[in-house]
This record gives sequence, structure tokens and C-alpha cells, in this order.
Amino acid sequence: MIEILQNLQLLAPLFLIIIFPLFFFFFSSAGLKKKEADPTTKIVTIPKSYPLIGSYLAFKRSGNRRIQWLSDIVQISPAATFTLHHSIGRRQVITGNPANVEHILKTHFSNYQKGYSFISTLSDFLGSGIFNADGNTWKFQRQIASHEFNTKSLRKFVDHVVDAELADRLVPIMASAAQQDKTLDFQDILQRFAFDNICKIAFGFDPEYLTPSHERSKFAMAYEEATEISSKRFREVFPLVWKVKRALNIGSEKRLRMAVREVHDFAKNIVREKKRELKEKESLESVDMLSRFLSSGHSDEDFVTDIVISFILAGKDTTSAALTWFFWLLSKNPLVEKEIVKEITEKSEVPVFDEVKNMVYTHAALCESMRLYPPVPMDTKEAADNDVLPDGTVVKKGTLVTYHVYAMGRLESIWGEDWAEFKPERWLQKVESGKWKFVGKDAFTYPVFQAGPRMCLGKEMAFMQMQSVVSGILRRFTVVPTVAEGVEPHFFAFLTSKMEGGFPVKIIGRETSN
Ligand code: HEM
Repeated sequence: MIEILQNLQLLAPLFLIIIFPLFFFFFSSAGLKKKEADPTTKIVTIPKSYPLIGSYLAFKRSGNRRIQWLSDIVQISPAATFTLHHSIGRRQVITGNPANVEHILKTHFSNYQKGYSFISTLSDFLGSGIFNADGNTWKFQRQIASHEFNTKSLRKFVDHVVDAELADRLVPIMASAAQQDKTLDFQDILQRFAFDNICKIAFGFDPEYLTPSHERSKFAMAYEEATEISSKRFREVFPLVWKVKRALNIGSEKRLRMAVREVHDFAKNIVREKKRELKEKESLESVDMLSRFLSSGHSDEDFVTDIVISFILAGKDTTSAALTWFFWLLSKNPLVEKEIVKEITEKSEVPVFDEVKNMVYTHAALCESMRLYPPVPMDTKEAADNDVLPDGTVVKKGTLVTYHVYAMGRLESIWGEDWAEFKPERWLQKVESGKWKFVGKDAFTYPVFQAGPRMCLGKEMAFMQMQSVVSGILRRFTVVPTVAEGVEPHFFAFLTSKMEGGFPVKIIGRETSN
């Protein structure tokens, strides 16, 4: 079977060079432009499909507005679901319907796995770590990891790591920028901060990415490169292109191979060091995730390396994406910022875990911000067998089924007419004492952390981290975007969301801003 596929791959250049341009020439002159989603006029229609190329042209034309384009179509589709036809008969169902989401993520979980194409795209980098595994390989890792995630001692450790990173790195950088009236790319700062944090939590190593010390952040840079190139593989309309480049070891695929080797060698050295320490002392002092796995008897080098590399990916760009958009929204909603500042100044300087948990208004504002700008805007599964979704959509075996988180946060049927407004109060209720009470949404209506058996393991950790950062920053500074008045930053994503071109801001000390 693999040989047949490999032979087919050899025909790819023929298809790309001769047949495909003929179709492109024919259909691009067929007046498609007027009929499909037009981002400027917001006239949106479900894209037409043509033999062999499906909706390739419309798909390609959506460019770096693809998430918004698909979201616009979900918003106008009956039952918020439509089927996109890709080239060579491949289909993708895209849905924003909570009943479908529950079906995919919970009630028919075993039929909707990550699948071969997802796993093979990321396997050079992630191996079969938890984020890139299905079936028993996933289940085993999930059981071990959820046990560790639920321990009080891990929460304390995370709390300690975040507070230290905040006090020693983030606050001084912001204070210095405020003093020098310097513009910072706040997205970049938050990404580096999150990377240092998650590395310390995952394997007890601090890459010092926020304050680059050349040698130590080499690992961070290799990790960044491996993430970027691996996720760009998903954007390739013809996956054969990256497969051929990989086989020939050229271009981005050559760089990926080198970056992956750097990341794996580095992680394996740490694993070996810890194993040696464990053998010599019979216990490990450190309480990071890796030490916990080794101490509880999981000593297979490849297994622990893969799982730790997956954790870093899961925690690296998610919280920073959430915070980037959160600070952008706050700058446009000063009353919300005022309410948050009021809440955090009622707590102690370094809020302890229970206090972070009680930051109800801040928590609601973070949920609201991720509704509009979810860190993982779309998530795709592959159907293992034929099926029918609750809204009647027919799913054939092998079809990709995507739930569109970004679109779901913008559906009038879920959030009402004012869905475009940033209103933390949506998540709150005033109780008799006059205080706010948090009222959550069910995870299938708001699948920002996914839902069902594969729901994000780091959700609680992420909120703890984000609330500590918001508290640490807002009690001292105001973050003022330098984006020109009336200009909306562009939301785009590979695996996680980003603000295109970064988030330039000035930092103003709170004493001077009041
Ligand atoms: C705002 C922050 C975060 C968001 C929005 C988020 C969202 C998600 C989503 C959507 C998934 C499902 C991905 C998929 O299977 O396709 C996921 C999985 C996961 N997340 Fe998070 N995440 C966040 C932070 C974190 C953090 C800080 C960690 C800590 C390491 C973490 C650990 C994980 C793990 C281990 C999985 C895999 C679970 C599994 O497959 O069983 N996440 N997360």
C-alpha cells in the first residue's frame, strides 16, 4: 500500500505542471470572482464546486483570510454547517453547530480521531506524543498525564514558576520600556514568556527566551522553527509538495529536519540527565512533569521525550495568543479594564492560588476575549466510518470534519444580536451580596478548550497563568497599542492564532497614567 502511494507521488509533478494549470486557466476565466465570499462587501455565498478541483480557487483566493471566510460561510449556512469540496473529490465538513460538536467530540468520539493525515503531518516533530496520537497510544498518555495534572503539588509548582517569571523577567522588561518610552512587540514578549514558563513546567529547564542568553535559547529557536514549518505543512493544498521536499531533503524540509534534531537531542539529554540522577539518588528533587513521569516509573526515553515535546507545544502559544487579544480588547474597552483593575487591587500583591480562582470578573473577561479570538480557532478530525451528524449532514468515511470555534463565538443563534460586543457580563450574574458569580457555558457551545474525552488538560493551569499575568501587569501598567486609530489587527492562524505583524504597544506606569 505504501509503495502504491509512493508511486502515485511520482505522478504529482505531472499533475501540478500540466493538468492543474489547464483547469486553473479554464475556471479562473469562468467569472467565479463575483459569486464567492467577497471580504470587502461581505456578500457571502457557499462556494461552488467543480469537477476535480472542487472549490480550490475560492479556497486559494481566501488566502490569509481563510478562517474569516469559512466563518462567514458557517454564519450563513443552514444549521451552521456546510461541506467544502477540495480537489480530487476530498471533502471537509465545517460546522459551528453545538449538537454536531457534541456528537463529534463526545457521543461518537471513537469515529472522529485525529486521523492519518494529521498525525503524519506532525509526526516528524511530535512523534507519537499525546497531542499527535489516537487510540491506545493516546489513552495511555492521557491517563498518566491527567493524574499528574490533578495533583495539588503540580498546581503549587506552576504557581511558583509563573510568579517567578513574572517578577524576574516580564515586569522588569515592561518597567524599562515604560521608563524609556520604548515600543514593544507585546505578542512576541508574551510568546517568549509563555515558552520559558511551559519549558520549566514540562521539563524543569529554563531556555531564557525572554532574556535571550544565546546558547540557552538555541533550543527555543529550533522549537519555534520546527513548529512553524510543521504547521505550514497543513496549508499546503497538495501535501505531496512537502512530501517530495522532505524526500529530497531540500528547502524548508531540510531546515525542519535540522530543527527537529536539535529539539530532540536537547530534550533527550535532559531525560538522560534526570534518569542518571534518579538512579544515583533514588528520587528526584525537581517536580516538573518530566521528573514526575520518570519518578512514577515511566522511563522509556522516546515515550517521555515525545510527551514532553507535545506539552510544550500545547502550552507554548495558546496562553500568549489569548493574552495578546485580551490586551487589545481591553485597550478598546476602558470600562472593562477599570473593573478588572478594581478587582485585582482588592487582592494581595502576589495573588495566591485561591485568590486567582476568585478573580471572577477577570476570568469572565478572559473567556469573553477567547470567544471572539480563540487561541485554537478551528479543530479537525477524520471520520473513521460513514456517519450522519445530528443536523442531517452526511459524513463519508475519511471525510475531514472541522468544528469552527472562531465562527461559533460569532453566531447570533448562540450569543444574541450583540455577539460582536466585548461584554464580560455575558458570563456573570450579580448575587445578593452585590458580588459577581461566574456562569459558564457548556463546552460544546464554547469549545475553546475542546470538549469531551480529549478536552484540554491544561485549562485550569492556563487560567491560573493568565490571571496571574493580568494581575501582575495591570496593577502596575497600562498597555497602549500604537496601532493607528481605526485599524483592526489581523487575526490569522497556523496551529494557534496570531496577530499579524505583531502587537506594537507602549507601556505606561499606572501611577503616571492615573
Ligand atoms: C488559553 C490556553 C489554552 C487553550 C485555549 C487550549 C486549547 C486546547 C485545545 C483546543 C486542545 C485540543 C487540541 C486537539 O486535540 O486538537 C488542547 C489540548 C491539550 N492541551 Fe490545551 N489549551 C490551552 C493551554 C494549555 C496549557 C497551558 C497546557 C499545559 C501543558 C495545555 C495542555 C494540553 C494538552 C496536554 C492537550 C492534549 C489533550 C489530549 O489530546 O488528550 N493546554 N488544548
